[in-house]
Amino acid sequence: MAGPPASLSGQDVGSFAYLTIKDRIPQILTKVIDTLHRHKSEFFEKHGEEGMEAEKKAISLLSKLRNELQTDKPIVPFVEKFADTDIWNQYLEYQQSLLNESNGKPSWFQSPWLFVECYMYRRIHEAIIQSPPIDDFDVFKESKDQNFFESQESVIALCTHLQQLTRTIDDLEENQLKNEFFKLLQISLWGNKCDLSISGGESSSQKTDVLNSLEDLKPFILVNDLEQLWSLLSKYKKAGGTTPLVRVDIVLDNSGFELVTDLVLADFFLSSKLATEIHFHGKTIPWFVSDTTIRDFNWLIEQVKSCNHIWMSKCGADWGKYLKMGRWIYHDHIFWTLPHEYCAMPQVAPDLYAELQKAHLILFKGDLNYRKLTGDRKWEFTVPFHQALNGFHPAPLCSIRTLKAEIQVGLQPGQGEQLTAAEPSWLTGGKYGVFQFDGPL
Ligand SMILES: O=P(O)(O)OC[C@H]1O[C@](O)(CO)[C@@H](O)[C@@H]1O
Ligand SMILES: [Mn+2]
Repeated sequence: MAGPPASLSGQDVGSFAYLTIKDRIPQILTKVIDTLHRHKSEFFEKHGEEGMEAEKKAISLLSKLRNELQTDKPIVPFVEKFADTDIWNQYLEYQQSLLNESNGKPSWFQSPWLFVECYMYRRIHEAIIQSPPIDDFDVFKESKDQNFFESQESVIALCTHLQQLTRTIDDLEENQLKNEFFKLLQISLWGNKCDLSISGGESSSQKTDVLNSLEDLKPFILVNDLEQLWSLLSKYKKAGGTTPLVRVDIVLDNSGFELVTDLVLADFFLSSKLATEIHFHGKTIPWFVSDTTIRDFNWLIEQVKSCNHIWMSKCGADWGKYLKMGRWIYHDHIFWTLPHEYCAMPQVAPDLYAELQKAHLILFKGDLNYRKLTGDRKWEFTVPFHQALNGFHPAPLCSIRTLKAEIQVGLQPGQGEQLTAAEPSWLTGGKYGVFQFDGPL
């Protein structure tokens, strides 16, 4: 049998991968440098001269990185010792070995896009950890927080909806409950439009009322496996306690508004008794601009809790309690910020794979997770999702993703071609979305 297809790459001039490496990534790097500049006086107040020196050092490392990228230099190994340095450098050697026949060196435009894009964020982190005492500065924190504040009205609407729903949840008929479940899943899907890396780090908050737009957005869901999710979870609920622990894992994506939609969904899982335990998975380092770290997760819950709005603060208080009681559990693992596709998880991170195997359902949020699930490869649009997962089946899983990269599988024959003819940017504009399920029911 033929192996999986080639990786998306900057080699394909004019592709989204190419344009990302050429334009979007340097733009993000420039923004990071600017952010450090703007915090100069803060570093001085906190650390004196040493803080100023550290800022200079980080900026010079980042400027060097931008130059390497823009002149398509070879990818160089990491030097600073960190938890994942050896794995990263081994992966770099592996990429080198793939090129050995042609005697080339992996470079920015010649290597797989997934690899170089992850590498760029890891190099930003290296520049920061090499610059103590500002080595725990999150260069993206400001924009993540801004995204949350700018979405305030939508957050209030969502929290109010959730609180009204949970007050009467036990009286709902099965069909009504299913309807509400589907609504919150769709909100979590469209919440994924708001990532900050696709917009080159520019603000991309939620300003419209998603709750009232769900019907209008339905035609843009290209694969809709929501029924499978319902069958799977309602089966446990109907069995009435024969499966006393029902665990749902959410592999988080972006902080800000998207994280609120995920927490609202996670709250609903518990209140509806469709699940008894929610496990969140976040990033250990700042990643793809807007991804959630433990600091973002705690910060956001604290913000929701201390807000001057009765239903919003009630949500925050409930979420704090879930965490205290262990009904919500937050995990992070270095694997999520490695460049590997997920089918490599059993070898690279067997502990994480074993953890995911305990779930009854795993939700993977966002575009980058989709790229890693499918290996970021040039699959035909009609290839089944199961096949593109390439052996990654820890538990029943579902990708909840708006399309922001030139990859999509599991479509009907002709569907992709029709979309291409009607709307050339359908794969990358974040306008379309999928709920794509894999696993036994
Ligand atoms: O936050 P998400 O949905 O994973 O998206 C991150 C985005 O960054 C990109 O890699 C572009 O830089 C897109 O391919 C991807 O959609
Ligand atoms: Mn993201």
